[in-house]
Amino acid sequence: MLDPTPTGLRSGEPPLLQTIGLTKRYGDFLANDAIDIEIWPRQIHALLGENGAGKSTLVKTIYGLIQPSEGEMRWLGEKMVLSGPSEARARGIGMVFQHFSLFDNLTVAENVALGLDGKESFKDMSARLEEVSNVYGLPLDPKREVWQLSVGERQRIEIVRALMQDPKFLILDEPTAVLTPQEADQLFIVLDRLKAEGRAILYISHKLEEVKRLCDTATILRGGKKVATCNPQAETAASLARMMVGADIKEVKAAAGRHVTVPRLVVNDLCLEPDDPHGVRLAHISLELKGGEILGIAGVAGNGQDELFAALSGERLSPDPGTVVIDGQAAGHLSITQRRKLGAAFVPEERLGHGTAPRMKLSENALLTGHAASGMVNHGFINTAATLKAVDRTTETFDVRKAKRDPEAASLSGGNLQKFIVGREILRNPAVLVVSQPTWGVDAGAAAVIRQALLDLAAAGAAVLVTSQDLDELAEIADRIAVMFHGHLSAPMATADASREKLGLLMGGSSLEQKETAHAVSA
Ligand SMILES: Nc1ncnc2c1ncn2[C@@H]1O[C@H](COP(=O)(O)OP(=O)(O)OP(=O)(O)O)[C@@H](O)[C@H]1O
Repeated sequence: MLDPTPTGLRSGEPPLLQTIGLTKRYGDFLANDAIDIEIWPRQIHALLGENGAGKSTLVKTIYGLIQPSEGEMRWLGEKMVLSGPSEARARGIGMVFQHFSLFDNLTVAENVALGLDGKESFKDMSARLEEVSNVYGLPLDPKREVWQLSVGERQRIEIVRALMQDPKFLILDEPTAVLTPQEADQLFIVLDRLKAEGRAILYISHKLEEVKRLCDTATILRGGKKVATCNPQAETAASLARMMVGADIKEVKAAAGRHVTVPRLVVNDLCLEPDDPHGVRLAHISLELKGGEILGIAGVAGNGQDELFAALSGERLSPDPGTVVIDGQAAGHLSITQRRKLGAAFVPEERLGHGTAPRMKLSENALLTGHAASGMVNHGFINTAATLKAVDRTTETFDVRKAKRDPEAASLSGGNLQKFIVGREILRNPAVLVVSQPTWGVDAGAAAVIRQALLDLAAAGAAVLVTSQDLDELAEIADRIAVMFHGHLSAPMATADASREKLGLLMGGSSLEQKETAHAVSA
C-alpha cells in the first residue's frame, strides 16, 4: 500500500488533525471502533465505506457534534476536546452536511447569518456572502427564500457558509450526490482551489470514479473499523469497492426479453401553474409509459422535476382529471391516498421530512404510506405486527443496516434510510412507481441492489418513472430518456441513442435541431 502522507510533511510537522483510537458506541453498537486517521494540509482525503460504515459518525465527532466514547483527537499535535461545533469552527474546522440544516422560510442570507457566529452586521455579512460566492464561482441570490431553491442551490448555501468561516479543514459529506455533472465539475474546481490555498479537505463520497479523480488519499471504513488507507489514484473503482464491501459488487442486469404491455401511466398535456411565485410552470407535458418499461427523466435540478413529481403523486391536484391516467383511470383530481389505491407508489427526492417523518419509527413510517393498500389497518385499528413485518421485510431484502429492530427514521445513516424508503415502496409491488433520485447517497453495492430491484419491478410488469441527475444511472436502467428543461419535457429517446452530449444539450435548453442547423450553416 502506498504511503499517503505527502512528502516533506513528515519532517517534524504534526498533522493538522489526528484521531487516535476514536470510538463511538450507541448502546452495545460500535458505530466507530478505534479509528486512527491523519489529516494533512493541501490534501483532499477521501473517507469511504458502505452505508452505515460509520463515516458520518466519525466526521460528526471531529466537528464536535457528538462526543467520542473513547480515544482522542489532536489538532496540530495538541490534544483537542470539543464541546460543540462552535469550538470546532473556532479552530478552523468547517463542515457541509449531507442533510441540509437550512430553514425553508428564511432567505439565503438569513440562513447563512444563523450559521455564523454573529460578529458582523447583517449588511456586512450579506456583502461578504456575495463576495465569497462570486470568488469561488458559486452564485447565490442572498434575498431568495430557501424553499424556492433547488437541492443543488441549497447545497451551494451550505458550502458558501462554510467557506465564509475561512476553514483550515473542510469536511464535505457526499457533496455531489445531488449535483449535475456540470455542478460537480464546478465544485471540483472549488476544491482544487481550496487545496492550493493550503487547506485540508475530508471528502465523503460513494462515487468512486470521482474519488479517483479528485482525492490524494483515502481511508476506508467497514463495519465501524478502519480497514485500509490507500492512494485512490493507484486503485480502480472496483478495487476500492472491494475494500469497502469486502467482496465484489454484483453487476446490474436487465431481464432478457422484458415484456412491454399496455400504458399504465399516461400524462396528457399537463399544464400547471406553480403554487409559489418562483416555482416552475409545467408546460404541456405528455408522456406514455407502458407496463414493463422504465422511463428516465434527466435534467438540471429546479427545472420542474419537483412540480412534475407533485402533479403525478397527487400532492398537487390538476383541475382536469384526464391529465394523469393511472392504469386506465383518470387520476389528475385524486389525492395521494386514492392514487396509491390505484396501485401507484411514489418516492420523493428528499428523504427526511418528505420521504419519512424523521422522529417517527420505521414501522410508523411504513404505516404512513402503506395503510391505504395493505393489511396494516384492520377495521380502523393499527396492526402493529403487520407494520413491523413490513419493516423487517424491507430491512432484509434491501440490507438496511440499523442499530435496533424499529429505530426512528432519523437515526439511520443517509444511505440506509434511502434503501428503506425505496425498498418500502418497491415491496408493495406497485403497478406504477414514480421515483426521484433512487440512489442518492447510496453506496455502490446498495445502488446496484436498488437499480436491480427497479429493473425487476419493470420485468414483473410495472411502469417505472425514474427522475435522476445521474446520467450513468439512467443509462444503466432506463429504456428511454427524456429531459426536463424550464417545465417542458423533451420527447423521450431510446437510451441507446441518448449520448451524454445530446442529453447535455437538452439539459442546457438548446434544441438539437437548432444545433444541427447551425452546424449545417457553418459547414
Ligand atoms: N444516534 C444514533 N443512535 C443509534 N445508532 C446510530 C445513531 N447514529 C448512527 N447510528 C448507527 O451507526 C451506524 C453508522 O452510521 P453513520 O451515519 O456513521 O454511517 P455512514 O457510514 O455515514 O453511512 P451513509 O453512507 O449511509 O451515510 C449506522 O448503523 C447507524 O444506524
